[in-house]
Amino acid sequence: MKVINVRDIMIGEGMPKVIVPLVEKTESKLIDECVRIMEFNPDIIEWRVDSLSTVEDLYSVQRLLELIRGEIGDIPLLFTFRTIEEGGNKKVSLPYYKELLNTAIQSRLVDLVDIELNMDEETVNELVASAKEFGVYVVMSNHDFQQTPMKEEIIRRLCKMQDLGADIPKIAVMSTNTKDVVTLLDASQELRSKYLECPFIAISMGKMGIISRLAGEIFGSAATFASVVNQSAPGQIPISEVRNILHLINHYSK
Ligand SMILES: O=C1C[C@@](O)(C(=O)O)C[C@@H](O)[C@@H]1O
Repeated sequence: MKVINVRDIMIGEGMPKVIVPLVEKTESKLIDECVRIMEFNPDIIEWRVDSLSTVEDLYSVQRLLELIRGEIGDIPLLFTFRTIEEGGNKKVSLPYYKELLNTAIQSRLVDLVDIELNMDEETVNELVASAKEFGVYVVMSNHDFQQTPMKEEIIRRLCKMQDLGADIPKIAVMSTNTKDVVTLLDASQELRSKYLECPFIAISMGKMGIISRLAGEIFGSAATFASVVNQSAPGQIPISEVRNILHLINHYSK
C-alpha cells in the first residue's frame, strides 16, 4: 500500500488521519471556526466551500483561501465543493465547478482537492491532470445519502477512481441497518487486501455507521471525518472522542 505524505502527515500508515470540516457561511464565522478547530490540532482540515455564501465569487474564495491558510499554518488543507447531487449546499454550473477547483489547485494554498467521480469523464481527467501539474493530491469522491450499494458496486467505484488517477479514493454511503454497515466494512477490507494500491476512505454515514468512522485501522480506511464546531455529514463524532478511540484501537490491536 502506497503512503501519501502531505506536509509530513502520512496517509495510509498507522492510525487513520482525522479530518475536520470547515462549514461556516460567512468570512468572519469561517475564520472563528478555523481558530476553534486549530485548538484541537486536526491532522487535516477540509474546507467545504459549498457552504460559503459567496462561493460564486472567485475573488472571495481566493481571499478566504489566503485567510484560512494564514490561520491554519502548516496543517494540510483539503478543498471540497460538494455538489448538490451528492449532499452539498449549492448548485453551480459545470464550467464554474471547473473554474473553482482550478482556482484552488493553482493557488498553491491547498494540498488536496476533492473531485467527484460522477462528473463526466472529460472533466475528471482535466481536473486530475491540473491537480497533478500543480502537485495537489486528488481525493476522488462518491456519496450516496440514500442507501448502501452492494459490496461489488462499492469496490467497482473505488477501483475506477484509482484507474482515473485518484491519490485517495473516497466513498461515503448511508446505512439504514447493520447489514449496510457490514457491507461497507467488508468492501473496505477487500479493497485493502485485493484491489487498491493507494490509501482510501470508506465511510458508512448515519448513526449505525459510526463504527466505520472509528475502526479504519482494522478495516482499511485511512482517514475519518470528525467535528469540532459543526458536522458536515450525519454520524460525525467530536474530534476528542474520535481520537481517544483511534488511540485505543491502535494500542490494543497490535
Ligand atoms: O465526503 C466527505 C465525508 C463526509 O460526507 C462524512 O460522511 O464524514 C463529510 C464531508 O465533509 C466529506 O467531504
